[in-house]
Amino acid sequence: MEKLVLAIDQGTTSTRAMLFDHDGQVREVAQLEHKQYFPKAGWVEHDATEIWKNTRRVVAQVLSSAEINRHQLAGIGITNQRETVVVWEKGTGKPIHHAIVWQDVRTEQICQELAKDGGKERFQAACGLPLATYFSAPKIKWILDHVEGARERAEAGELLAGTMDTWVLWNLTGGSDGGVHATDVTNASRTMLMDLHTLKWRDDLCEAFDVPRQMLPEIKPSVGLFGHGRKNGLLIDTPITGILGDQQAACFGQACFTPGDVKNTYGTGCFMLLNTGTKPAISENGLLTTLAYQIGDEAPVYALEGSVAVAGSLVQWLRDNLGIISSAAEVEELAKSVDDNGGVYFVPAFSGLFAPHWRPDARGAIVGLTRFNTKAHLARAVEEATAFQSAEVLAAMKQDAEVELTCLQVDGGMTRDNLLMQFQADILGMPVSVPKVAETTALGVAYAAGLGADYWSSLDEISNNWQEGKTWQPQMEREVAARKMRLWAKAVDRTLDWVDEDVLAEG
Ligand SMILES: Nc1ncnc2c1ncn2[C@@H]1O[C@H](COP(=O)(O)OP(=O)(O)O)[C@@H](O)[C@H]1O
Ligand SMILES: O=P(O)(O)OC[C@H](O)CO
Repeated sequence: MEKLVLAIDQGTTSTRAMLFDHDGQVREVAQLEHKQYFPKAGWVEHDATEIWKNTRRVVAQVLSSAEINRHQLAGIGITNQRETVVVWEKGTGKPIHHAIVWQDVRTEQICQELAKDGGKERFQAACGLPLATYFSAPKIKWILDHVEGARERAEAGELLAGTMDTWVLWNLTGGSDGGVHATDVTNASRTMLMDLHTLKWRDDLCEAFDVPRQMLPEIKPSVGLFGHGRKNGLLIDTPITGILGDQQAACFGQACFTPGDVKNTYGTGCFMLLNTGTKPAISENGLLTTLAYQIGDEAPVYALEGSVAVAGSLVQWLRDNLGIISSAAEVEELAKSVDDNGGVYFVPAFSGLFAPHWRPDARGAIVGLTRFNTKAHLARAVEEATAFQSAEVLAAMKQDAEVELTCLQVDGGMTRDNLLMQFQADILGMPVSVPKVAETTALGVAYAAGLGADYWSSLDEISNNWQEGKTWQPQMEREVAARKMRLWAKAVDRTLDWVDEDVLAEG
């Protein structure tokens, strides 16, 4: 009987279940979107209960479409949108608040208060991250501060907290009937609460963020046994043997196992990771230090990361908020209808600016407009924004570390966009290459789970599965690319210092 690996990919906009075979080929996919809640400007929430329901449905759907049952699963991997947090009742499994999503900026004041004593780099040596609304700890603090009685209940051990991997794992393994409350090192490294070196929760960080230690999950290596499917569930007794945050999973799926390997994923946001080996490197250029993976009790592998908050979500914004296009794929057609951006630059600082700037006071701006411009120029500026932001991150990476790249490995939903990928190659002056299986996030965690279940025996075996798909060669003259980057930098400058007391007073 042929065995397969099941990957559950709990992303920002949807939850997917995918089955992979031993060659790393996709056998079946099922996907469901969940609702995005925007209760106030800058706030983004998900209903964790809806997400768990969707998870169950996509798993059932994928097994039924493939006509297999749990006995054919070698193992299960979970990958997830990172940083997003949910706090729930241990006894009932009910969340006490909507999950607060990584893009949400409501914790700006919490971060500013904490930064008064030592600046936003205050905790960076301990946890690898600057103080920013992006990460989980300020979000947990916000929930405990704002939901009545929550802090007392958390201290009494009645509430559990977790990122989405933890939420899915706990439910998958039994929920209030003894679900496993655990996470992996990559997800824990996004909370601001884990020590970068010991890979344990730090009491001083928990105290700084007022997060009771007892509500946090156990931190485990990314590859290894986390638990088994719940009794009375579809996946009864099936081992969950791998967990990775989604960007780390993409890195694993791209077989970035050697120090110096880099990948860039173009999804809702854009995330570039550089494998830096078994020692954490601290950035001086606005990059995050994060865990890339840990296999069993082997030494952990670290990465430097450049996180860009808004990439594909800007395309969605054109579609949903402006109605200029009716599907994401249409952005390319519209952008192609003009030769260039007509002088328009669009800096999508919707959640402030992440890497390499880390400017929460920035807000989005479209600059360079004249009466000549049309919606096609806007579409082009939307496409180009993602490429410019990725180029800034790569430049920061090159300043921080010896990166000898001859080609950028890419993946994610936006890599379907030829115009964007060509422009990316042009701006970087470097080929850009997508693998044959572009679903590297799900594939990566399938590999992790498969390693944990002895389905694959080594990283070499996984690397051998990697196959090049399509490559875009740079065509733009270098001085043209440099000029465009200078104009982009000028546009970024225009977005800074926007959020002040007046803006806050307007709500
Ligand atoms: N053909 C396309 N051209 C441009 N953007 C696209 C295209 N298809 C999808 N996208 C964008 O890519 C994102 C989805 O990519 P995906 O990797 O599935 O993201 P995530 O895992 O973050 O949900 C969406 O934000 C969408 O707007
Ligand atoms: O779900 P994605 O693909 O948008 O990824 C979100 C990131 O993990 C946020 O850090």
